[in-house]
Amino acid sequence: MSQSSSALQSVLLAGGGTAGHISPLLATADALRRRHPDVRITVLGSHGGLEETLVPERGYDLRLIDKAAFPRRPNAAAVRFPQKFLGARRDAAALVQEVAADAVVGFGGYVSPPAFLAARKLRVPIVVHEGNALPGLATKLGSRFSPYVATAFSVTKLPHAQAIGMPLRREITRLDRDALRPEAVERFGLNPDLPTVLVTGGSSGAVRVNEPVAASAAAFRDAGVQVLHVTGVGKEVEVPPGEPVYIVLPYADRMDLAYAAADLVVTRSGGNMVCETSSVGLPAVFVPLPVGNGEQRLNAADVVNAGGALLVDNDDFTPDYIRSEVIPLAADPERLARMAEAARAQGHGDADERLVDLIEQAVSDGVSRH
Ligand SMILES: CC(=O)N[C@H]1[C@@H](OP(=O)(O)OP(=O)(O)OC[C@H]2O[C@@H](n3ccc(=O)[nH]c3=O)[C@H](O)[C@@H]2O)O[C@H](CO)[C@@H](O)[C@@H]1O
Repeated sequence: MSQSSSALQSVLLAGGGTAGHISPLLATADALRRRHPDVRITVLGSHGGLEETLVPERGYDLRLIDKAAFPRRPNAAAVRFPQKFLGARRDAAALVQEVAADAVVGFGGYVSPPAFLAARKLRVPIVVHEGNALPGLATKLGSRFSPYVATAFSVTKLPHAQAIGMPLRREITRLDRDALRPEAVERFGLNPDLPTVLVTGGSSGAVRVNEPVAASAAAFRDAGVQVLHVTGVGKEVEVPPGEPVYIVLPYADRMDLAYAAADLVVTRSGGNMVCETSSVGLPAVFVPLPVGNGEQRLNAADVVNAGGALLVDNDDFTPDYIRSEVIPLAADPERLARMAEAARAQGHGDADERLVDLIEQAVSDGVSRH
């Protein structure tokens, strides 16, 4: 089967999990919709993931299948896995046929392996995007079936990988921080004349990041630095009132405004946080999540090596570190400006468009290239 890109009529996007896992999928859906206004876009997710709310909110059709998590140790769930996985593959194949998908694009997570296997069986072109420096099982599988493999980071080792960056939402890639700053300062109740540190643990927050920052409130105030602390829902911190302000928010619906207000970001190094701070040209202090396969440390490696960010281990992220490294940096506009420039040079604002290019190429080549 060979089609031209103008014949793109239906695309199935597979992925899900946290907000960070769904974000590149939604940015890709938006870019597909801009270029092909009539294309049918269907998102395949699994029950219990944040896709259940985030995908319909953005106006895309969502289909859910049961999670079939690959067993990492022999237990009762491992015994049930083959049956669950076969069921997921059958459901994914039925959906690929129902929507007559021209391509299946997988972003990782539980739903991508059944979607990749269904597409392979039905001879539908597969496109893979890996948003972490170390690839997960799903994208490793997908890259065995397809030459159309894109990654957010240049260090990622997958067959056929092309580093295109992370598809980011347009509010981020088109963000003019200077223009939006007055609105951001007013919205969060900040002082327009003081440096601002934005603190976030990623989409779910991180207690281990929150606690030492909250414990350093007095040191921030003494240095004339204000803090916009996005803690994660249910992870709010108590900070006594005082000047300069220390704003505590459970969640930022408008990260574009939060970035516009900030001069420095302290955050976990999830794939999106790294790519977003680079894209908007903000220096960062990354505190990688020390679990999983260590991907968060590697996610930050390029921008840290380029001089756009600092990296500190979870165990070393203490009030002492904040007093000796973070606060002096936040109060040093020249150093922040140099780091901001180095960070911006690492950003890829067009990854959404480049992934759509790759989807078009896969559809136009057909499965004969697989
Ligand atoms: C614990 C966990 O599983 N972490 C993973 C998860 O992180 P997580 O879901 O935290 O995702 P990221 O750190 O990559 O990105 C966070 C996303 O949430 C947005 N945001 C954040 C806070 C807020 O208040 N409002 C808001 O909108 C940010 O703009 C960004 O788009 O997915 C990442 C991308 O695959 C992985 O690298 C992380 O290892």
